[in-house]
Amino acid sequence: MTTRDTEMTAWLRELPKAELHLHIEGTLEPALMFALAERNGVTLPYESVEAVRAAYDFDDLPSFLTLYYQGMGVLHTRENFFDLAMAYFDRAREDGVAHVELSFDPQAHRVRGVPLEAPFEGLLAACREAESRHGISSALIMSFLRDRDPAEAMEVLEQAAPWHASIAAVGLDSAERDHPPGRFAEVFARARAMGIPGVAHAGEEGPAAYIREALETLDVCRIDHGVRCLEDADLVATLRERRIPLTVCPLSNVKLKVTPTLAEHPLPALRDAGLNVTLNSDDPAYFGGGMLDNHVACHEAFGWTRNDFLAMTRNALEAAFMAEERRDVLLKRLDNVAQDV
Ligand SMILES: Nc1ncnc2[nH]cnc12
Ligand SMILES: [Zn+2]
Repeated sequence: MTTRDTEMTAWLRELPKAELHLHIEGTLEPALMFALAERNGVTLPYESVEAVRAAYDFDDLPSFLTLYYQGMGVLHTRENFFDLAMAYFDRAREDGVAHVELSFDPQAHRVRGVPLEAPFEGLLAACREAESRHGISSALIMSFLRDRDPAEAMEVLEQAAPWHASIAAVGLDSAERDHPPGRFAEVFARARAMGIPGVAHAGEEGPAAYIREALETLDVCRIDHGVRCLEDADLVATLRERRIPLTVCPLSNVKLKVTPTLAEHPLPALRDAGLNVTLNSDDPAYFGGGMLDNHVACHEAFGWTRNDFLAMTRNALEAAFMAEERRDVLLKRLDNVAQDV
């Protein structure tokens, strides 16, 4: 790494970044996985932290999801969710993250007999602690699993009534191929009627048509990933005209073989097409890097300058579910950083 690159890393750390696409269960580091397994009497199919890391060699999204759902099996209590989120917030603070939107998958816990109260109360307590300990603001996105029955998602939405005021948005994730978003139209409409907006993973492994379908049938305000939109010029025009934010996750896309290498990632093409791109980490414990690593990797792969990162950070702050006063504060911080460029 050259001196200039080290300087760039330090500068990227100072950027008041907003992480809009983060699965909190995907921040579970192997060491904490082992500690929680012991605490909860869960047997893991690994001998050591090194063995866990060695298993993180994925062929595609489904092969990752198998380990992701297995790993989160150590999470049982609200304290476990609190510990998980605080460990993430401590790392996010080191990366200079100012605002985080945490997605979580209540169905994946409910099927294991973990009540909704555990993730909701544990994560909300961690969000409050992150604000007071680190000055990091946050929001909660309750995601539905697209490879399960939409009726179950509807049931979870209704059961989450005690926490509706604490949910910034509902999301849609898990295995994308052959699981079109339209099946969840009623669930998203019900959430919208309660004043809860929607976001959805689309165009990660699935076709561009799923992105259009998510916009048209779920009326989502952001697309998670969306990288395959480039296969449909009309869709690109729609995304550009509506300034729909794409929460892109570069290191995730390489790890899950959405793209062979970062150098071949469509990120530069997405930006050249005038799209509203933001940078995010997705599942940092599994994909080898948090927000700062993703930014540094993009600097190295694409030669992006400070102005490029300022523009994408602005996109994220403008797309975030945050109070307007908080947005004003962070945009002002961004302007201060920009003045020195
Ligand atoms: N990258 C990803 N795509 C779809 N579902 C997920 N759940 C956690 N990470 C995911
Ligand atoms: Zn994701």
